[in-house]
Amino acid sequence: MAPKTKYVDREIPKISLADFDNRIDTIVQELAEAAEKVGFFSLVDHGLPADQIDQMFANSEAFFSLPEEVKATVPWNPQNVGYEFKSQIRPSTGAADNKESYQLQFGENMEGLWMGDEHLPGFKSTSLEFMHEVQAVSEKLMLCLARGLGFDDDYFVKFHDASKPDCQSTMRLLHYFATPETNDGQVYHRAGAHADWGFLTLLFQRKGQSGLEICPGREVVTEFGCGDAWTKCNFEASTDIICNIGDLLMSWSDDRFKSTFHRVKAPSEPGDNYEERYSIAFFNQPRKDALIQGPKKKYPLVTGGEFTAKAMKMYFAALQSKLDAQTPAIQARSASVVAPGAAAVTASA
Ligand SMILES: O=C(O)CCC(=O)C(=O)O
Ligand SMILES: [Fe+2]
Repeated sequence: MAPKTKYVDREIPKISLADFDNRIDTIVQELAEAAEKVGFFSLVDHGLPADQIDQMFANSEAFFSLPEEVKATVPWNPQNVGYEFKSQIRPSTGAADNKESYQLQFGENMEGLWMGDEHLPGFKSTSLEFMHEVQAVSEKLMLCLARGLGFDDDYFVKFHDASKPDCQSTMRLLHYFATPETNDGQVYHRAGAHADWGFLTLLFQRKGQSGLEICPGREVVTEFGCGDAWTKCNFEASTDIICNIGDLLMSWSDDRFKSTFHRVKAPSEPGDNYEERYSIAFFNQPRKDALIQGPKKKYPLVTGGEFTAKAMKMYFAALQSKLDAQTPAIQARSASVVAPGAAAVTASA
């Protein structure tokens, strides 16, 4: 029996982008406060229409319903694109998430990895259209976050330019499998506890498919410490976008904005969602030549490429130490493990 989860109520701020140009000073303030205190916020009035979000979810479900051998024609690779099936192991759990996912980018890394129209008519064009819409919302947030930190308005936007071929921002379509409600002795991890290593994540979920939980309490980006009390990340409508600060922005803000641990809970207690869950995460990640350093220069200057390589190295080191502590059979699987995508790690959770 899994131990009972300790929950605390925390408010996840709701931020409206309505009347953006006139309300920008208020939005900057609200965003900065949410980023400092919780690292998560729910975005409303962002202009992305419900039917376009529904259409992208329908697209995602259609992709995951394709035969395995068709999905296998667009396999995941270390550029962090493509399809994986039950192969992402989080250092916090040492076991694969019970899910499948398909990662999409704007640029050159997608060569040969788009699912073709012969299998899924319009998939590529609909996905790209949606990604550009989410990018536009992200750019509004980037402008506000830059102002909040005292940078020029275009400071973050230029380092995440989706029209450049080396853009690394990634949209991940996720499908978590239904979990047996009777205890068969196995833990069915969905997304084990982690922090995202990118800049800013925008997450779309479906009403009734709950499971996202957060665990604030991290003080510095170089450490994984967080508390043990979780908060359910509830949302009101399928149009709400749950946003969270990633490690990159935590470091870029000299630890002022917090990259918070979160998970999609492995269902184990009454009230948990055992049904399948679809979600869509959009990870804003810097171009490789972005120059990253906070206004107070707390951490040395690094490029976007170096930051990502370092995050991967930390991930694999934490994963290896978790696997070393497990049985030889599990250690053997580490050789073929999928890299974290945009998800950094926790040694403590
Ligand atoms: O599926 C979700 O709701 C969250 C996924 C997530 O946190 C991640 O992929 O980094
Ligand atoms: Fe995440």
